[in-house]
Amino acid sequence: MIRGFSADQVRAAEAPLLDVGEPLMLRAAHSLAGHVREQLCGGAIGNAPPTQRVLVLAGSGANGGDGLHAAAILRRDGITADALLTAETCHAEGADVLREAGGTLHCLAELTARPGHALEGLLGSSDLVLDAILGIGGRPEVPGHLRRLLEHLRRAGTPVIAVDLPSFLDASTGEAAQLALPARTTVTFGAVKAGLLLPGGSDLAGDLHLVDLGLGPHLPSRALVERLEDEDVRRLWPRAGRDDSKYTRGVVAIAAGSTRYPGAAVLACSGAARAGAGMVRCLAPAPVLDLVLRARPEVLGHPVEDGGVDLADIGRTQALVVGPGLPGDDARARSCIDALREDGQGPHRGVIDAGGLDALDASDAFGADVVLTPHRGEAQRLARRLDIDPELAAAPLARALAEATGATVLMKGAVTVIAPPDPEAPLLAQDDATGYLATAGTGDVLAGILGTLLAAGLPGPRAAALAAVLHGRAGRAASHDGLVPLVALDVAERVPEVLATILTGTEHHSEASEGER
Ligand SMILES: NC(=O)C1=CN([C@@H]2O[C@H](COP(=O)(O)OP(=O)(O)OC[C@H]3O[C@@H](n4cnc5c(N)ncnc54)[C@H](O)[C@@H]3O)[C@@H](O)[C@H]2O)[C@@H](O)CC1
Ligand SMILES: Nc1ncnc2c1ncn2[C@@H]1O[C@H](COP(=O)(O)OP(=O)(O)O)[C@@H](O)[C@H]1O
Ligand SMILES: [K+]
Repeated sequence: MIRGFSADQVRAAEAPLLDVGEPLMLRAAHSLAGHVREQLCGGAIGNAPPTQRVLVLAGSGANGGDGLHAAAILRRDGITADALLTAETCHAEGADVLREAGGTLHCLAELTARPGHALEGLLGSSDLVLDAILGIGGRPEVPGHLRRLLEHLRRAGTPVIAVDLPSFLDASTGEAAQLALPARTTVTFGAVKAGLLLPGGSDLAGDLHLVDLGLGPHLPSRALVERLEDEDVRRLWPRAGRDDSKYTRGVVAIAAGSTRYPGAAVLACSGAARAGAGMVRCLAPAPVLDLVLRARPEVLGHPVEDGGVDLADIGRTQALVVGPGLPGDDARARSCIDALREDGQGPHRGVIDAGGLDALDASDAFGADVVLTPHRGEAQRLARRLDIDPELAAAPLARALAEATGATVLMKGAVTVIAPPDPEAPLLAQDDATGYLATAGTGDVLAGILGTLLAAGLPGPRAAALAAVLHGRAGRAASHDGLVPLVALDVAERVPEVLATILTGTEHHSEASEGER
C-alpha cells in the first residue's frame, strides 16, 4: 500500500529529526543523485561518465537546495551537472558546494534579459532536467517570469525528474498549475505526498520513488490518501475455499438495462460474473433478459414488469447493483434504493450507478457498504440536489457526497478517487487505467465487478478500490497497455487474466511502497 501524507504531516515528521541534526537534505540529495546516475548510466559509479548533461532548475527554498546538492554529488562522480537559478535567491550552501564541484550557476533573469536565445540554448544542450523549483512549500501558480522556461521544456519534451514532487503542485491536494512540468520520475523524500496520488499530481508524477529518510516512526498512523498495490490485491482478494457454496461466495443482484439501454445489463452482469460472483441475478424486462442470457447463460433472470421489484421474491442476495442503463424514473431505481437505505429491508450493501444516482434524493441515507459510482457529470448533478458546491475538485467533491449520503463514493476519472463516509478515514486513489477506458459501457462493467466484491463481504471502500484496480488493469490489458482501442465487454473478459497475473505476482511492483509505510 502506498500511503500519502499532507505537507504539514511531512514537515511535522521531519521536525524531530532536524532538531537532533539529522542531515536530511544531504541524504535526500545522495538518493536523488543515485537515481539520476541510474537513469544516465545504469547506476554504478566507475562506469564511463556519460556525455549527457544534467540541468537543475533550482528555486529559492530547500527544494532548490536538494537539487543543488545533488548536482554537486553528480559532478564529483564525473557527470556534467549545472544549475539554472529560477528565483532571486537560492539555497546558499547548495550553491557553494555546486560551485566548489566545478558547476555553473546560471541565472534565469540574466539569461532572459540577454538578446537572442541564451535560455533556449542552455535548455537545448541539456539531456535531463531536475525540477527543483518548488517542493512541499509550492503553490500551484506559475509566476510570469517562469512561463517561457516551462513552455520551452514542455515543447521540447526534455526528460524531467521531479525533486520531491513536480513544482507548482499542491503537495496535499494534488492541485497543479497548467504549466507544471510532467515528470518521467518523481523522487520523493521521507514520505509520499498525498498530492502525488490524487488527480492533478498523479497525472504529473510519472514513476514514484520513495527515499527513506527515517520519518516512518514520526508519521501519523492514518494517512490522508492510500493506494492499493498488487500485494494488497493478493491480501484482500476473496479466494474460494473447499467449504464454499455459491451462496457463501456471494450472490449479486443487478437491476440494469432498459428498452433504451439494453446492453448495460449485459455489461454489468459480465463484470460481475467475470469477477467471480457465486451467482449473478439480473432484474430486467424480458427482452433485456433475453439479451443477457444469450451472452451470459450463467445469469439467473428475474423478469420485471412496469412496477418496482420486490426483493423478497428473488431469493438470497448479498449485494444489489442498481442503475446501469436505467432511466432515473425507472421503478427499479427507487425500489432498490429503498432496499439499500440504512432503514430499508436490505441488503445494505451494493452499488448505485448511472440512472440509480439520478433517482437519489436528500433524504436517502446509507452505510459505508453502499457505494455510489458517479462520473464527474453525475457527481455534479447529485451535488446540486444535495446543496453541495458542484465545482469542487474530485477529492473534496467525493468527500462531501460521502458525508452527505453516508455511502462510500467512488468518483470515476483517469484517477479513481474513493471517499469513505468517515471523514477521518483515508481517501483511496487508484491510477491503474488507460484513456481508452473512456468509452461507453465501461462504467457498467465496473459496477458489476464492484457488486461481486461487495457480495463477497468486503467493506465498501476496500471493495471499491479493488474493483478500480481490476477494472483499470483489465482496461490496460484489453488495450494492449494503452496502445489500441477497447470495447467495454473486452474489459470484463480480461478480468480473470489480469487477476491471475496479480495473484501469481508476476509483474508490477512499485518502489514507492518500499521503505517507509
Ligand atoms: N525540511 C527538511 O529538512 C527537508 C526538506 N527537504 C526539501 O525541502 C522542500 C521544502 O522546502 P521549503 O520549505 O524551503 O519550500 P520550497 O522549496 O518548496 O519553496 C520555497 C519558497 O517558494 C515560495 N513559493 C511557493 N509557491 C510559489 C510559487 N507558486 N511561485 C513562486 N514562489 C513560490 C515559497 O514562498 C517559499 O518561500 C521539500 O519539498 C524537500 O524538497 C528535503 O531536503 C528533505 C529534508
Ligand atoms: N481518461 C480516462 N483515463 C482512464 N480511465 C478513464 C478515463 N475516462 C474514464 N475512465 C474510466 O472509464 C470508466 C467510464 O465509466 P462511465 O463514465 O460510467 O461510462 P459508462 O456510463 O458509459 O459505462 C470509469 O471507470 C472511469 O474511471
Ligand atoms: K520540485
